[in-house]
Amino acid sequence: MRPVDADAAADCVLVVGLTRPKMAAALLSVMMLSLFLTFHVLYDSAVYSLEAAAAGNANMALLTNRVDGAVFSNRVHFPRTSRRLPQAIIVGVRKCGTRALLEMLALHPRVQKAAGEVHFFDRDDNYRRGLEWYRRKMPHSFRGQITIEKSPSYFVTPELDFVELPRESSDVASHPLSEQLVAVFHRFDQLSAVDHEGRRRVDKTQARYGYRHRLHLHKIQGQWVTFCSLERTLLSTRKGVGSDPIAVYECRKEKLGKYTKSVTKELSILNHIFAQVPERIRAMNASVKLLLIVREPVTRAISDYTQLRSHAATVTPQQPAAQRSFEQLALRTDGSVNLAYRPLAISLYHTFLHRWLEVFRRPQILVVNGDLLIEDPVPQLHRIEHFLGLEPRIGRHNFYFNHTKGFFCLRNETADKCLRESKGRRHPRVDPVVVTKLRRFFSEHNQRFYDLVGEDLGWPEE
Ligand SMILES: Nc1ncnc2c1ncn2[C@@H]1O[C@H](COP(=O)(O)OS(=O)(=O)O)[C@@H](OP(=O)(O)O)[C@H]1O
Repeated sequence: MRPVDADAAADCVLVVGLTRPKMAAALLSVMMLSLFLTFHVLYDSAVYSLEAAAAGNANMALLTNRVDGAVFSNRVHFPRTSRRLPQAIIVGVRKCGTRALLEMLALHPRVQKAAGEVHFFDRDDNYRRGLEWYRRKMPHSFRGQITIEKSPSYFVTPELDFVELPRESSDVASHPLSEQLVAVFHRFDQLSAVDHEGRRRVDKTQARYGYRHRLHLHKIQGQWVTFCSLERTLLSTRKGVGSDPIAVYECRKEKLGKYTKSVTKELSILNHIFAQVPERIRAMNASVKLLLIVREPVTRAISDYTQLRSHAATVTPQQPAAQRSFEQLALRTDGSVNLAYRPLAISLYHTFLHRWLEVFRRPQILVVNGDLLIEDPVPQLHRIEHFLGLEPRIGRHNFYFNHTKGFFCLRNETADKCLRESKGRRHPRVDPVVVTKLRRFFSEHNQRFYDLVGEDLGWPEE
């Protein structure tokens, strides 16, 4: 037998030298290590299956439960998720059910919604913060999920506020583009003065409609810019659209185009101003999917009025404006429709849709009927799921009718939820004669909207 040498003796000392507590500690460490490894493997595979399910695989029902934390609260987020720029945006229209639509879509396991309204593309101060700022406003999502946000003012920005002021062009404020705009109009005026064709037309118009060359100042996003009054005269007499802001703009474009071929640059400036929000969205993602939810325009205007009145009553309860009726605001004292009243101007959907169709292809925009979404959400949601390339997952099991609220509320495997009180307010009674008058007024505009979207939404004409 080989004698125990020094090294072997050392081994022996090592083994023998281990005290019981040391042995226990070593064993514990080994156990902890294996436990950690086991959990890690299990955890990884759980996350993997969650990801796979979120991307539309089987086992959705099981996973919906967990991911639905994010349906009703966006705070929980899993590893392997990240904040992504939206692939779909609800661009408007305000008071048409944009919140309901977003919440309903978020019932789908492959949809993640931004919590609030982000107003990235319509507010210059936000836009200047850059896409990274915008991305950080988005929820965490898995690869394969769709991120979606809603900011209803995207659809109508910039709004034209038709307040007329007398001639003082010195009042034109410091809008970054107002100088260019004024230059465009000046140029038009010069051109029409010298251009033979233009001159003749202006003269003819002047004779027929009593046109006087006069500048009006109009507000674009709170800044003053000039428009000449010719279009107004033309429009109110020929097309009967009064002070329809975009029609004025279109008419201006049309006239510029007719009178001279040398104004392409100026036209592109105008397009740039009016289509700025859609252009910014396209710059982020040219294949983004846009959802436009609309309601019967007079109902929408009354809903808008109800909201504004409710806000005004909270902020300035003493102000008489808070007590003015819808009828007083919607009609002028001579009985004509007051398009300067914002809730009515916003209901002229076609005037805004033009801008979007200049930038996006029609199939990229889905028009959702907000009245039908209130009545029966599921068929509308199936249409939207199809549009977004999602498998149909939202069904009748996700809704129940709340008789006290008078609206459908949402349900998933873990929670029930109705929209806040500010959604589904009781509207004031509006004189039916006024409703009829407004509906008649809107019918021509609705027709123009139907023509643009290629679908008749069947809104009442009186
Ligand atoms: N399920 C459900 N529950 C409650 N409310 C619902 C629902 N579906 C659609 N709506 C309608 O949504 C209208 C509010 O629209 P918005 O969310 O676009 O308003 S806002 O612009 O964001 O303020 C809101 O308008 P009002 O009824 O005038 O309050 C509702 O009619």
